[in-house]
Amino acid sequence: MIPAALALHHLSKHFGPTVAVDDVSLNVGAGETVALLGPSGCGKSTVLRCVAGLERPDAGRICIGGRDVTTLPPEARHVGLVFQDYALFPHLSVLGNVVYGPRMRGAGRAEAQRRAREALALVGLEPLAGRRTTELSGGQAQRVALARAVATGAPLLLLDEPLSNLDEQLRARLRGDLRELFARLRAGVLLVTHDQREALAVASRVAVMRAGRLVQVGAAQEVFARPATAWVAAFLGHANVLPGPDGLARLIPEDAVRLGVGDAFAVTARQTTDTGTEVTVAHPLGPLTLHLSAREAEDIHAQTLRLTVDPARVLTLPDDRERP
Ligand SMILES: Nc1ncnc2c1ncn2[C@@H]1O[C@H](COP(=O)(O)OP(=O)(O)OP(=O)(O)O)[C@@H](O)[C@H]1O
Repeated sequence: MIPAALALHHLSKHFGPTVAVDDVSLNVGAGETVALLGPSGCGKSTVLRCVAGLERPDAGRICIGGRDVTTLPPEARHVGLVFQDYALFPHLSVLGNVVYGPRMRGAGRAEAQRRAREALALVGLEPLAGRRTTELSGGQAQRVALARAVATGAPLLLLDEPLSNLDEQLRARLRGDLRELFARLRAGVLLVTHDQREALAVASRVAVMRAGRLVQVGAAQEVFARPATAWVAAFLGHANVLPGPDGLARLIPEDAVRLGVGDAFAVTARQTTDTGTEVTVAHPLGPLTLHLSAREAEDIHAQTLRLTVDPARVLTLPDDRERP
């Protein structure tokens, strides 16, 4: 059996009174991409830094490619790292930057060159091999950093918010590129992000983290379709997570709402957005926020909108959100 690219067993880490990571266990399979997803300050980067060996955990074990690395220094762990700022060397060419990865791992000059060219081809940057990294666009620099990590041949790649310095258009494009690239790698990938769309677009599994703990781990689409709690649902961007009695909440996915049939409800708020119109409708389940296309918005008559909610699609979830 191929060992997991990464296995975390009961990892914990505190800084003074702050519990940054609290009993986290997680596996990343060889060839699998897992997104560690959570709001700012929940402990994602600390997990990554512990895996990279930049932080020493208080408790727990870290295995990379089946080898216990918990007490090893960073350079002995064999992970490929891509951080937010890419940390490329400005005085070296694109190729020089990528060659540096395998050279650091002890590869000979010729072997390092071969692996670097292979990695550059993989990210589609071979034509720019001779260019200086100061002459690259943000997206190109990001791909060089990835190629450098890939060229090390590490069984595990760690990416910390790899798209966060790029503009929204470029991010959207690169999400698709990253997914394709990762699918071609044998390495496992652990991707840290606070961006739900990035996690859903790039990763096959997501691990949702809140205040140091993993609160849900599962297939990306599954976690989105069936969040375990109201907090997870709201964090993943579901607009309608309505508080109910007995500490429960109702999640009404937008596609559970059918427009143009059923009773008419009062539209209490209406706002134009870049994709259409956002409305709030007074519904017996609670105020429903809906995103309407221009065409759908034409169905608003006398400030009312006809709609039905498919009861079979409504999920009842424990409401673990903080009360305002
Ligand atoms: N070196 C440190 N010293 C003290 N506290 C720290 C240190 N590093 C992190 N923390 C604290 O640990 C908690 C988790 O931080 P961490 O950077 O892991 O979160 P994160 O989820 O990666 O956040 P972000 O998305 O903003 O980068 C935070 O409360 C943070 O303030």
